[in-house]
Amino acid sequence: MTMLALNNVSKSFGALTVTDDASFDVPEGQALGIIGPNGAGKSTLFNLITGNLRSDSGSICFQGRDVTRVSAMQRCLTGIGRSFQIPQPFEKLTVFENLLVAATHGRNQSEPEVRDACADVLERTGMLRRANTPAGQLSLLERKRLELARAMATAPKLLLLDEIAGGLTEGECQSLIATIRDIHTQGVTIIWIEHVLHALTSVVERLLVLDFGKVIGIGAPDEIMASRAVQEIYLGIDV
Ligand SMILES: Nc1ncnc2c1ncn2[C@@H]1O[C@H](COP(=O)(O)OP(=O)(O)OP(=O)(O)O)[C@@H](O)[C@H]1O
Repeated sequence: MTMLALNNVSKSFGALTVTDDASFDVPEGQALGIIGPNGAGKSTLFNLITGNLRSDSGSICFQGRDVTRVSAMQRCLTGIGRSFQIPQPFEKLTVFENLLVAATHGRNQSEPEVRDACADVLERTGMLRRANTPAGQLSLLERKRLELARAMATAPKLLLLDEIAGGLTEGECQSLIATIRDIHTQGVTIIWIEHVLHALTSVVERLLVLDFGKVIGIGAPDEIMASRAVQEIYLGIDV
């Protein structure tokens, strides 16, 4: 089954076309990586998928249903979860309380109904021992894990990760990769924007390249990384 399908989606901010006739599918259970230079339109693409932005034209289907005009809240309730490039947890709330907020709003359920699920998410994201720590006291890696956990607390079928590995040391990055790989292995479909390429290619089955809002390649990671388009445009190498 196709989890997500974009058909000829475009978005402009004034004269600047940031998403240019984008079309691609993500099958259920797949992990797709998105790469591209700064300003290529990667986060905008996420905002269009989540409903934080409305497209100017084209359609977006989630599990076979056209969600192009559906609100961000409704898209979250139907199973599209995301992390943000800059984590903004409730700093004074504990890790567990942050998850309760995400889960009650993201699932439209009461606190008692989501408590067990939140405890499960703490475990799956490696944050169990930090459950009672205020978010403002976490290390960078733990903030990234909390961002992942807040997205997971909404029970996503499709998880969008926006540069979640940025700024981590190599060891921290490897431990986060292991967590994301586990989540993927447990059946969550993932789209992951990342500049840390080795992190991406160690998890995803397909890579999509964006440049000036256009999808200029999609395919197996080794084919995409070896392609002329990526070497010229993304890596800036003359070939
Ligand atoms: N709300 C907005 N209004 C006007 N321009 C915007 C808006 N959001 C994004 N842009 C512009 O759209 C372009 C694409 O931005 P976007 O954040 O999607 O790129 P990106 O590929 O995610 O970049 P990065 O890798 O640096 O995070 C940029 O030129 C940006 O300045």
